[in-house]
Amino acid sequence: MADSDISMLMADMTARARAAATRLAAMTSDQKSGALIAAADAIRAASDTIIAANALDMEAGAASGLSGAMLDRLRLDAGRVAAMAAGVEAVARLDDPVGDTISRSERANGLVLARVRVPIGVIGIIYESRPNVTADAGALCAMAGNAAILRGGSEAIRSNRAIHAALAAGLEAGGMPADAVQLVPVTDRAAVGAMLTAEGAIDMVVPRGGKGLVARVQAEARVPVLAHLDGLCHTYIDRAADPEMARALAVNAKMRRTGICGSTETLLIDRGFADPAPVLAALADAGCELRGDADVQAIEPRALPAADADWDTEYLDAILSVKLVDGVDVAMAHIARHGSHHTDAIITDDADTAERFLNGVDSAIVMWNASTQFADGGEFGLGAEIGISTGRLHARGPVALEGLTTYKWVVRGTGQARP
Ligand SMILES: NC(=O)C1=CN([C@@H]2O[C@H](COP(=O)(O)OP(=O)(O)OC[C@H]3O[C@@H](n4cnc5c(N)ncnc54)[C@H](OP(=O)(O)O)[C@@H]3O)[C@@H](O)[C@H]2O)C=CC1
Ligand SMILES: N[C@@H](CCC(=O)OP(=O)(O)O)C(=O)O
Repeated sequence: MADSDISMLMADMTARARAAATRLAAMTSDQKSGALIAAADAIRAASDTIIAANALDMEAGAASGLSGAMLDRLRLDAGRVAAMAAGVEAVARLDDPVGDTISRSERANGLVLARVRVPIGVIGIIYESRPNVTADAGALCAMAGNAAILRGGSEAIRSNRAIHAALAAGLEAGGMPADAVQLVPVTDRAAVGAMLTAEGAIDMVVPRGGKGLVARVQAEARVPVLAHLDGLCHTYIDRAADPEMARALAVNAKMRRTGICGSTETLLIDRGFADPAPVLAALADAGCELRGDADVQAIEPRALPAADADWDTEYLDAILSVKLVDGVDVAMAHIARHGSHHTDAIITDDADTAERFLNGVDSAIVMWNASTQFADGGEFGLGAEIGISTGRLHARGPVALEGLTTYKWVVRGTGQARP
């Protein structure tokens, strides 16, 4: 599509989204829930169509050489479509934050001040080729009273179109504006540029992806951004770690699902930790390629030499860089230099060291004696997630309904004039 046509398409979509957002903001919680339940039914009813569209994406993905992990992320079957519909229903059952009073105070002059949650407005989401995000993100935005413009990964375009068609039809049948959730129907990356620069037309953009997307966002974004970027996550095994816990968590943090953003990419091991060999052996036995320096190779002979670039690499695969460090402060300095502010964990039985790490590491999620793979809205009890916010504003970590709202001050007086 020509860039001028993309501009016109995006201008039309954003105008329709704004109109929908105005109507959504006035809907009650029950009305929004009802529409989402209708959307879940519509997704279930369209299961065969969605799976057929996905088969075409899978065929094209395999032909273009997508990795096994990428194909697994793209793949839908009856179970996954059913899970997607159930996810939309789960969002419908969440408590609606819109209208909640965050704080209330009364001034000496009698003015009563309240901060009340409101929708953000029009939210643009750019995400990877994972089709279930179309349903999750659309449902979360709508339940929080926002209109969504979704731009999924190009490899998933046919699946996304099919899911979106069902979702939008279901929402409309359930009484929500059809434009509450729109999908960018083309794969041209110019649409991403148009979203990033749509000041006034889009209120917030969520970029969910890796380095290529980061670079573009940094260069072009003029719309407020809630970054959901790469997960270069660390697990640090402290000298006071329980050896069995260290082994089990290191394997889980890397190998449970290697392709997700919460997977550990670098293992830091305190030189004072007595038992590193079983940890590294367990990882290698589980099929993980280890990369480390000579010290690491001396402990685990299957480890390959690490290059400088390894400390800055998000593998999203069964590969782990491993470094020996002199204590928690050096570990924290390494994370500050090489991490991506996503999720970092310490394994230790020493509560003081743990607190030092939890306070000192500046990431959206910091963990003590837990696997970084728990970085997930569902696992945090939020029902679903847009993703993991790695930015600093205004929500960090798993973003769900509350992260998709802002607030306004409501001031109630009895005729006060300012002296
Ligand atoms: N923090 C979080 O919540 C999450 C983070 N991630 C991160 O995403 C990455 C993995 O996904 P991956 O498939 O590599 O994601 P990509 O960054 O390649 O793709 C994500 C989206 O961004 C688009 N995109 C990428 N580069 C550009 C560009 N230069 N201009 C315009 N659009 C662009 C893609 O479009 P196109 O299809 O055209 O390439 C796609 O829609 C990992 O780094 C992972 O950590 C993943 C999920 C959640
Ligand atoms: N937070 C989700 C994973 C999100 C994610 O990383 O997605 P992807 O990069 O598409 O595999 C989970 O833990 O299942």
